[in-house]
Amino acid sequence: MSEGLETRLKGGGDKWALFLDFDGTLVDIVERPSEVVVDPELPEVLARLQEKLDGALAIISGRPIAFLDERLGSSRFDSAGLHGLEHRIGDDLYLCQAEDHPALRAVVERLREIVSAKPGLIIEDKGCSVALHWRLAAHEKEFCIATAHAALESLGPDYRVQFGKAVAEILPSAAGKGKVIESFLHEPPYRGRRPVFIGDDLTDESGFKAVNAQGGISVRIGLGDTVAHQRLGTPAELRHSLLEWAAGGPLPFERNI
Ligand SMILES: O=P(O)(O)OC[C@H]1O[C@H](O[C@H]2O[C@H](CO)[C@@H](O)[C@H](O)[C@H]2O)[C@H](O)[C@@H](O)[C@@H]1O
Repeated sequence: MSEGLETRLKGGGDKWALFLDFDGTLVDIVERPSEVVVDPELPEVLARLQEKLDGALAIISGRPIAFLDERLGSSRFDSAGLHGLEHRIGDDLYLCQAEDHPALRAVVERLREIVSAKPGLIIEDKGCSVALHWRLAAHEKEFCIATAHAALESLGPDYRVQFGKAVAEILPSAAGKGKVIESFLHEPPYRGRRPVFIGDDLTDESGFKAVNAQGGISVRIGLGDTVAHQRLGTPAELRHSLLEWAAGGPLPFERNI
């Protein structure tokens, strides 16, 4: 048994830290990144859970923190954005600066030119990373994968490609959800709590590994190979479970770890 797990099982084991992915987990997947819709009840449910967990609730997303704030309203939840390149715990905010990534900026411009001749492909420029989406042009999947790998060659080892749902994203190699969840767990109010991480995608797998190693609970939404220990069918099911938990119900996930 790991030291972390042993400590948590001996004391304070019922204190949870909740980490939630955004796209495909809290909100349904839609055709275009800009069209994502937040259920009107969700921010209030998250705020109630945040209170119940003494503040230990964070959104762990590939989106920029500014986007999460805009969609989730004024609550300003603790967050990790851009797969962990940005973070905010309380008033402690670190944002990634696009101007620190000049080589990537050049790649974004090249990708825009390439994609302008390919209807249906979408470039999502997130400043310190760029995503190439093919959800509206599934036949271009192989082209997008090859294009992302070619772009990576010009950037070198400081960057990597992260695949997701109908998307290839080029981002700094240092980014990773597992690492950022581990770093949150060293800080109050997360320190000493057992982590729960809920996600749906390849980018969430490192987060599942991190919470598994801490004796936490990992939940994957939907199908697909995963190291998560539990599954839920859809974001709507998750929202319902979170609503019940916030309303005073028990932890909605099995504790069979
Ligand atoms: O870490 P997440 O919060 O899950 O974000 C992962 C990526 O999600 C978004 O793309 C995905 O959702 C889009 C909207 O439903 C969908 O159109 C796209 O096909 C999916 O890949 C987002 O656009 C990316 O920036 C995030 O990295």
